[in-house]
Amino acid sequence: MKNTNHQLPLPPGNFGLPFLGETIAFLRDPDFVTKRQKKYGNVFKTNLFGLPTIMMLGADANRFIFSQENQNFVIKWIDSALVLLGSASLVTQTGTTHQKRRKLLSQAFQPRALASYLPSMVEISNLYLQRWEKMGQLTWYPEIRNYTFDVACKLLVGTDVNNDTHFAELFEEWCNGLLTLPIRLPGTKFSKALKAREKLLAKIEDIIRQRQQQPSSGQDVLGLLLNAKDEDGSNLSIEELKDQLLTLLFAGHETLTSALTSFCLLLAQNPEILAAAREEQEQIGCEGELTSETLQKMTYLDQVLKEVLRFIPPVGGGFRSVIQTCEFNGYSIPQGWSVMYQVVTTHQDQSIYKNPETFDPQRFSVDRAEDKSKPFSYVTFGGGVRECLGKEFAKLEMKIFAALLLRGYEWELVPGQNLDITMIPLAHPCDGLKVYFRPRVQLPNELETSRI
Ligand code: HEM
Repeated sequence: MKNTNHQLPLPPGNFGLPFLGETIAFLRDPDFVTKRQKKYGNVFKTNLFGLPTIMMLGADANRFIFSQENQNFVIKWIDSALVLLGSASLVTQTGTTHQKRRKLLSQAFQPRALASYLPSMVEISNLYLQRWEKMGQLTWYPEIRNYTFDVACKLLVGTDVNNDTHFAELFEEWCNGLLTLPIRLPGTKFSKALKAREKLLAKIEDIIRQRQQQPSSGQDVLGLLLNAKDEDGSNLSIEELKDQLLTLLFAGHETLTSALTSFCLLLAQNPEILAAAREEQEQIGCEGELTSETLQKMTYLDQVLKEVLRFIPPVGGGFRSVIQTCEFNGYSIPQGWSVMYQVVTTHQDQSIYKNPETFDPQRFSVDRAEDKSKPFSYVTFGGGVRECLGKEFAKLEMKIFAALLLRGYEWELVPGQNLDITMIPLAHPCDGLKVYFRPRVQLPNELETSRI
C-alpha cells in the first residue's frame, strides 16, 4: 500500500543557519524548547547537529515514539557520542541484538542483585558524608560526582577508585567529548576524548582479565556478566564487555550525580519538605540499620525523590532516527530526519501536573497520583523497550544517600551563588551548589521522638 504520509504538511518551525542549524541555541538557551513551543505548538521542526529534526512534546508524543521503536524510529546518537560509546554498547545497539543484550544485562539489575549492592552503597555513602563533615564547606556537584563514580566502580566492576584519580580524570575527559563535533584534530575535545576512551578500555580490560583469573570474587555487575549467557548459550566477548562496562559506568554515575545534587538543592530551598522527610526518618528510627525492609517504609521519601526527578530531570530528552515516514497530529514525519522527545516539557504540562512549577511531593501521594492520569506523563527514565536499564539501581542509591543525609546532617546554601540550572552535560546548578555542611544537632524533643 502506498505511504500517503509523504503528502501531509511538515510541522512549522525554522531550520536556522546552513550546516549549524539551531544547534548553538539548542545547547546554550535553556528556554530553546519552550520559546518554540509557544510559537509553533507541540510539534515543530528545527535543525540540530546537522540534521533536520522534529521536536515532539508531551505525553502523547512520548507514547507515539516509545511504542514505535524499531518500526518508525530507531535510537539516534550524534556522531561524536556514537564513536565514543562504541558499537558494542547497549545504548547504540538496535533491533534483535539490542533486545538480546538488554535481556542479558538486565540480570545484573534484578531485585536479588540489587539487594546485594545495598551494603556497599551504605558504606560508600557514609564514607563521603564523613568526609564532607570534615570539609565543612564544599561545592557539592563535583563531590557528588566522585561519590557516584566510586559507587559505580565498586558495584559495576568491583574496583575501589578512592585513590585512583587518574581513572576519574580519564572519564571526565571522555565525557567532555560526547556532545562535540567529531573533529579528529590534535587538541580538540573529541580527539582528547578518543584518547581517553582507549586508555579507559585498556584499564577495563585489565580489570576483566584479573577477574577472569578469580571468577568468584566480588558481588558486582562484572561478576554477574562474566557468568551470564545469552539465549544461544554464549558469553559476552571481551571486546563487547569493555564497551558495555564503559557505558554502564557512564550511565550509572553522571545521571545520579545530577539527581542527587538536585535533591540537596531542592530540600535546602524547601525547609518544610525537608522537615517532613526528616520526620519520616525519625519515625522509622534514625539509629536503625538501612535494610531493604526499612527502605520500603520510607514512602514519603519515595514521593520526594520522584518529585525531584520530575522537577529537574537529569536527562532532558532523547533522539531517534525516523526509519519510515509516518504521521503525527496531521504532520508528516519524514524518513531520514531525527525526532526528539522532551522530558522537561512533559513534566511541566499543566493538564497533567497541578502548578507544575511548584516543588510538591504530595502530587505523587496515593490520592493524587497526578502522573497516572495519562500514560507516559512521567518519563524521567524514558520509556518503552529502551527505558532506563538502571532505573531501580538509581532509585536505590538515591534513597540510601537521601536517608543517611537526612538522618545525620544539615546543609545550608552559601549566599551569592548562581543556582540556575544548566542542562549541559546534564542538569546541575551553574555554580556547582556551594554549601555549608555539618552534622545534625538533634533538639531534645526530636531525641524523644526518635526513641519512641
Ligand atoms: C536518576 C538516574 C538516571 C536517569 C534519570 C536515567 C535516565 C535514562 C533515560 C532517560 C534513558 C533512556 C534514553 C533514551 O530514551 O534514549 C536511560 C537509558 C539507560 N540507562 Fe539510565 N538513567 C539513570 C540511571 C542509570 C543507572 C544508574 C544506570 C546503570 C547502572 C543506567 C543505565 C542505562 C542504560 C544502560 C540505558 C540504555 C537502555 C537501552 O538502550 O536499552 N541508568 N536512562
